[in-house]
Amino acid sequence: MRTAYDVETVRTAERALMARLPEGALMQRAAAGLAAACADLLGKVYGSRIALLVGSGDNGGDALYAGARLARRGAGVTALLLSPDRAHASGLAALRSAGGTVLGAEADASTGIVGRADLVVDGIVGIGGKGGLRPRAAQLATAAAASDGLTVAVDLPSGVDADTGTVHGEAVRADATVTFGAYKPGLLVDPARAHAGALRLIDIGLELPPGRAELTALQHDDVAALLPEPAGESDKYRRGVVGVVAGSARYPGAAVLAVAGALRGGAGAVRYVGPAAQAVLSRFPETLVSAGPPAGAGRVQAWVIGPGLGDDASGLADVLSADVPVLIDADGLRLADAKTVRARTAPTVMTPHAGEAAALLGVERGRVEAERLASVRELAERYAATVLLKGSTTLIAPPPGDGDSSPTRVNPTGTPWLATAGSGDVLSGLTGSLLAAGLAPADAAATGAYLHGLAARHAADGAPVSAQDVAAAIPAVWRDVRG
Ligand SMILES: NC(=O)C1=CN([C@@H]2O[C@H](COP(=O)(O)OP(=O)(O)OC[C@H]3O[C@@H](n4cnc5c(N)ncnc54)[C@H](OP(=O)(O)O)[C@@H]3O)[C@@H](O)[C@H]2O)[C@@H](O)CC1
Ligand SMILES: Nc1ncnc2c1ncn2[C@@H]1O[C@H](COP(=O)(O)OP(=O)(O)O)[C@@H](O)[C@H]1O
Ligand SMILES: [K+]
Repeated sequence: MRTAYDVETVRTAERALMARLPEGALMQRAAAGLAAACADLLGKVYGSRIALLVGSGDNGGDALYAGARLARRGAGVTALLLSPDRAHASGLAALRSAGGTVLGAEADASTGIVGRADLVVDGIVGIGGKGGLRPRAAQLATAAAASDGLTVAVDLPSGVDADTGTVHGEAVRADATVTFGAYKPGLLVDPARAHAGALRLIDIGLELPPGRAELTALQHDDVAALLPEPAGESDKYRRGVVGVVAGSARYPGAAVLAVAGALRGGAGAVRYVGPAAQAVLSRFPETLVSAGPPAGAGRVQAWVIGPGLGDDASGLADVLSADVPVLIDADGLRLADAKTVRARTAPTVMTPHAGEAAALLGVERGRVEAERLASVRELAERYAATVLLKGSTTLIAPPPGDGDSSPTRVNPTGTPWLATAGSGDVLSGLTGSLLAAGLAPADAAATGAYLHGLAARHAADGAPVSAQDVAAAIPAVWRDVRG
């Protein structure tokens, strides 16, 4: 499990550790890790040109000490100070005595040092940053973006919000971020995540209480432990039956794709209810189709409702009144009424993309994309449901009161190739199937997103994929995860 902590929790752990260590020890650990990461990226330190962008806080101090270490190994290191009179004094002294050069930030305009550097180290601000970068700092971020060299962010790319992943205006775009003690939510959530590049976590000895994690990301082992597995005494009903209410005369394909996902999600059988039975059966003869309303379809352990429904709300009341987990996607999100969803006793999972989430919240789509974490939590609270917000970062928020052990999850798999019509239908079927197989709502959503993202990577392998390809790749990645 990868965990991220908010700034307040990191600061508390930092204070506790600092009280037990000699002064400056933590910064030395951070700088040693940073210098080693820079050396790895450069390949050859001796003779390389390094520009340090140095703010007036400890983030700048880390950059200065790391710069001193690299200068001692033969790099040509120049520090550009944003506030020369407030820069970290002992860091500056260390850099100078290692042979580094120190200039004011304005010197970049005349010297072009940042543009010519092999490596730019962004020590402008870290977890002490507030709001958008100030103008001079923003100029350095722009210069770094135009540089031929690599950019490494110290702790966080300067200009991104550590706790929320929002980005106000100009922010550094790093090829890699070397972060200390713990991941911060902003490193895992877009739009900030896109600024961070490859992540490297340096252990500086901080002790962080697992129960205080702000965000978690399942890894292979965690997902492997959650995957349903039939036992000797299993039969198709004991494995769970998932019911799919999807498709319309206009969108029969959505039904086929949701069933395609459901058939690969571990349930023992898939029931289909809706007007696209012919299309579903001709592609998947193993589906149990039913002509009447959901209530007459026979028992299921979970329902999926919504993909391609259009305006047909006729099955919704049956599904929402069923005492089994329900996943609501696509058109179902628009048709379901918040009060009815809130009143449900069995779990509800909702899977909007940013546009659908924006419509539910009554805000612009851009706001959801800029504030994903706040948006998904707000929806989970409003609907008292587990909400999976899709997009470049997929987030899963549990309903309020779901226990402290259940922070928001961020999905670590996926690829932009997934942005293809119908791939969301596959995800809803897959996740519904995992619900029917008995996974808890947040586990089903996180496992569904994980397998779906991995299947897309596997199927794409650098080329376009269709939603069907994603569904077809699920068994292969399931095997991979099981190891
Ligand atoms: N946690 C840990 O365990 C460890 C933490 N360590 C390191 O300490 C870092 C935190 O250091 P920190 O607290 O000194 O704050 P930091 O990020 O340097 O920023 C403050 C400075 O930025 C400025 N500033 C603020 N906003 C700005 C803006 N928008 N645009 C421009 N400037 C802005 C602000 O200016 P002021 O408001 O004072 O005028 C102030 O000068 C942390 O990220 C990590 O690298 C490691 O060394 C060891 C272990
Ligand atoms: N930029 C992106 N990067 C990674 N994944 C994306 C991106 N955009 C969309 N996705 C993923 O693609 C899928 C699209 O689902 P959705 O928007 O519901 O499409 P549809 O309704 O056509 O099925 C979701 O799993 C979503 O997380
Ligand atoms: K930084």
